[in-house]
Amino acid sequence: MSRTTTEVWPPVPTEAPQRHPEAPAPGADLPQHYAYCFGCGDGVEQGLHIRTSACEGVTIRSRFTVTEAHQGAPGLAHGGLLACAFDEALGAAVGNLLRKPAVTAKLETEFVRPVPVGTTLFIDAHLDGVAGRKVYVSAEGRLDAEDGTVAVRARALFVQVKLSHFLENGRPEDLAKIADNPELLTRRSVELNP
Ligand SMILES: CCCCCCCCCCCC(=O)SCCNC(=O)CCNC(=O)[C@H](O)C(C)(C)COP(=O)(O)OP(=O)(O)OC[C@H]1O[C@@H](n2cnc3c(N)ncnc32)[C@H](O)[C@@H]1OP(=O)(O)O
Repeated sequence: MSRTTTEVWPPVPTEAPQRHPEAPAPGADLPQHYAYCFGCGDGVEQGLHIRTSACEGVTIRSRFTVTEAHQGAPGLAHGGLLACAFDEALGAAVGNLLRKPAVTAKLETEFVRPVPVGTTLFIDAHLDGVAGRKVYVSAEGRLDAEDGTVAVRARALFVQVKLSHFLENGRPEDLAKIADNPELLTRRSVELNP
């Protein structure tokens, strides 16, 4: 069986994504979006602590260093955590460049090379197309350098949602913590009603 993904991507006709005029400037470091996010939050000791910056156009770059807490096989990153890292990077591209809240509807990962503990993955995520509320986005993760060997590829469908998605579905005690301490969320505003 061929390892090459052959399906057309995006799988439906799309419009070119438009970088929001108030999207972070190219080169800007992006803040964690939520202190208790497993992907980027400083409040999660064994989390991924992904750091992301904006690039030109509709691309962002994330960096994720694999620690002992992220192992699957001895000394190697767990594939599920790598998928989490890509979910975070892809979501950050959607949220920061389009500035509309969205959630992952579908996520595909392709694991090309093992990723040892201690590796820093350089993940470039790119918006590929928009069709109504649907946003198609893809990413590549390279070993230890911007031009390193590709180890993981991913692509995803995100669906834009209203703020009520989070308010109606989130655990009440966690929403209450946000109400008590809004600093837990990034203060960068997004347009909340697609
Ligand atoms: C600064 C900020 C930084 C922000 C930085 C943020 C980084 C966060 C990164 C982590 C992100 C996450 O993990 S988010 C958490 C994981 N994801 C979730 O919990 C989502 C759970 N799923 C849902 O809540 C729902 O299924 C939704 C919202 C995705 C869709 O439900 P809906 O709103 O009722 O809409 P629905 O009509 O079903 O779907 C809308 C369109 O999408 C299509 N669609 C929906 N799901 C799929 C699918 N799996 N595969 C194909 N297509 C799909 C439908 O066919 C439809 O197409 P058409 O008829 O329009 O053609």
